[in-house]
Amino acid sequence: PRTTDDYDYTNYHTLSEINSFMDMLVQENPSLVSKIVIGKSYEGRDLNVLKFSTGDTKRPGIWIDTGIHAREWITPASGTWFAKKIVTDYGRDPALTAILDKIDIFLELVTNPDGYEYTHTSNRMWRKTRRINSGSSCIGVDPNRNWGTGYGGAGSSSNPCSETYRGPSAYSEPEVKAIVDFTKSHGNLKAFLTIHSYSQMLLYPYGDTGAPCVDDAELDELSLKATTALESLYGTKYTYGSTFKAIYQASGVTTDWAYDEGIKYSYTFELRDDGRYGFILPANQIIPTAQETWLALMVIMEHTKNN
Ligand SMILES: CS(=N)(=N)C[C@@H](Cc1ccccc1)C(=O)O
Ligand SMILES: [Zn+2]
Repeated sequence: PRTTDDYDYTNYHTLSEINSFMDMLVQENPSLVSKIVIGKSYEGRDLNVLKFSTGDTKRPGIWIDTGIHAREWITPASGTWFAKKIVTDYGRDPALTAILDKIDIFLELVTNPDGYEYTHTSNRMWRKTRRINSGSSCIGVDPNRNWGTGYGGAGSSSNPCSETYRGPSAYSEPEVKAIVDFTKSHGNLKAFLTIHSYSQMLLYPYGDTGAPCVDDAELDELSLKATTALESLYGTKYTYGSTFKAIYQASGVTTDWAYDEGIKYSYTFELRDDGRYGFILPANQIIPTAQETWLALMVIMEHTKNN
C-alpha cells in the first residue's frame, strides 16, 4: 500500500508490513505522529512506539501496548486500526480531540517482535520471547511474568519450558526492560493499557494476590462503563474484575508493575473471542473487534483525562 488509506485493515500483517505502516503514518501526519525507538529486542529488532501528541510541552501520557504475546495477532491488528482511528478522528471527533489536546498517547504495536516474526515463519502458536535459556533446550520467557512486581510468585513458572516461564530475573527481557525504562524516564503516564487475547475480559490489578488494590472500587466502576460501551456496538460480552479473581493468579505481570509505579488506570484487555477460534481469530473479525475495543479505550482515556 502506498498510504495508510489503502492499507488492508481487514487482514493480519507481517512485522515488516506493520513497520511500513508506522513509517507511512508518521510521514502522512508529521505534526501529530512520531516514532520513538525505545530499545532493541533480544534478536536485535527495533522496539517501535508511536507517539501521538499535539503539544511540544511535557504532557501526561497514556500507554497502550499490543502484541506482547506473539500469537495474539488480533491485538497488533486492532492496534493498527487504533492508530489510523486517532489520526482520522483528531480535529473531527470532539472527545478524541479533547483527549489529545491534553494528553499524549504512546502505542507500541509489536511489543514482542521476535516472537511475532516467529509466529509468521515457524510456529503460529508461539507466545513467549525468543531468548535462549542457558542450561535448557527450551526457548523463551513469558513477557507477562517478567516484571518486577510480585516477580517469582505463584502464578509463574521457574521452568524454561513452561509457557509462563518468568525468566532468569525480573526485567531480564529487553522487550520488558525497554518499557520500564521508557515509563520511568517519561515519569508522567496516567494510564497503562496492555492488550492481550483472548477471552473477552477487562482486568485490573492485582494478579499476584487476591487483596484488593487501593483503587479497586474506582477501577471496577470504570470497568463496567468501559465494557458496557464495548458491548453497545455488537453485543460482545466482557467480564471484568481484578486479575486474581476474574481469571487466575499470575505474578510478575505488566499491570501489577504499572499500578505500583503509580499509574492508577492500569488495565489488561483480553480481546475476542471467548474460545471458539481463540488465538486464531478469523480476519473478518479484526475491524469489528477493533471498533468495539476502541469504545472501551475511549471511556478509559476520557476518565483519565478528567481525573
Ligand atoms: C491468554 S493470555 N495469555 N493473554 C492470558 C493472560 C491473563 C493475564 C492477564 C493480565 C495479568 C495476568 C494474566 C496471561 O496469562 O498472561
Ligand atoms: Zn496474552
